[in-house]
Amino acid sequence: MLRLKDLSKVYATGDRALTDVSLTVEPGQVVGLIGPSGAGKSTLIRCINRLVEPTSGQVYLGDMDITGLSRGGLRRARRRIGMIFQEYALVERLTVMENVLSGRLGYVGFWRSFFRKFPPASIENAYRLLDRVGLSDHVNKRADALSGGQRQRVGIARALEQDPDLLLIDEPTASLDPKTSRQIMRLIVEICDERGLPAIINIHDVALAQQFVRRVIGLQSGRVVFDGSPDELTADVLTQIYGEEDWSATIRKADEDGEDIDEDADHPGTVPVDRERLAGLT
Ligand SMILES: Nc1ncnc2c1ncn2[C@@H]1O[C@H](COP(=O)(O)OP(=O)(O)OP(=O)(O)O)[C@@H](O)[C@H]1O
Repeated sequence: MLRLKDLSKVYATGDRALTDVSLTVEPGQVVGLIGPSGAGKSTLIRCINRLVEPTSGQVYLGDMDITGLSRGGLRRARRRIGMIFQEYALVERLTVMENVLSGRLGYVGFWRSFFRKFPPASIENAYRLLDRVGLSDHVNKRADALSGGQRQRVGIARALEQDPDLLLIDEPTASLDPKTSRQIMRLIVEICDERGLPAIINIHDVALAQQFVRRVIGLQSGRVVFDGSPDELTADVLTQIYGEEDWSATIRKADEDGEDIDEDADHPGTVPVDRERLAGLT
């Protein structure tokens, strides 16, 4: 379980990015973090593993206070926090398998990692994960020979190879087409459900978030202004988060992408979008 208590961040420039953010993410729960550009979404995600140092407040992962850890303790804690990125952050010249195994680098000693000698159990686990994300046939391909969707699947498998207690996911579908985006979101939600993994996904695409996650948190100027189910994202709430103009554009996009929404409706990890309600809001 992840718990944030009164988390605030003021950058050295004086920019206040987060103000008193408190929230809890339960095991297996995937939270869609939405909000306009500059709302503080990336800052929030990066404060959790202290890539950005919070100015005040606490981050607890289970019983561990991440904000109170020394440098060594933080390095160990970060092993248990998987990150998935918009641009995948793969090593292009390495194979799919090598990229997945790089998720173990925080665990193996220097020489083992230098020679990329991984324990057999890690390799077996990587095969299992590649099978789970649908890449069994691509194990020995170089990362630069993969499509965007396949690269993101490698990114997911690499994060899982860390055996994480938490996933932090930054715009995982921003570089993908709508159909691939849905496949990736579905995969993430299913995997978190299977493994009881809490996750926060920074996501610009509100319709996509509504379709796949059961809880949405809306940030506005560094404050949580909405925390609820996708069904509760009314016109007023969306306007409060985004302002009229940005919000309208988001809803139109949802309608354009709506064609095969129904094919996902029966899927256990998905939340069907109420298309009538969305249409009524434009
Ligand atoms: N390194 C930094 N130094 C100073 N100010 C920063 C820094 N990073 C972010 N900010 C400021 O903090 C605020 C929140 O930015 P942040 O990138 O977290 O928002 P965001 O919601 O992720 O935006 P986007 O959706 O565009 O990525 C903004 O006002 C931004 O200008």
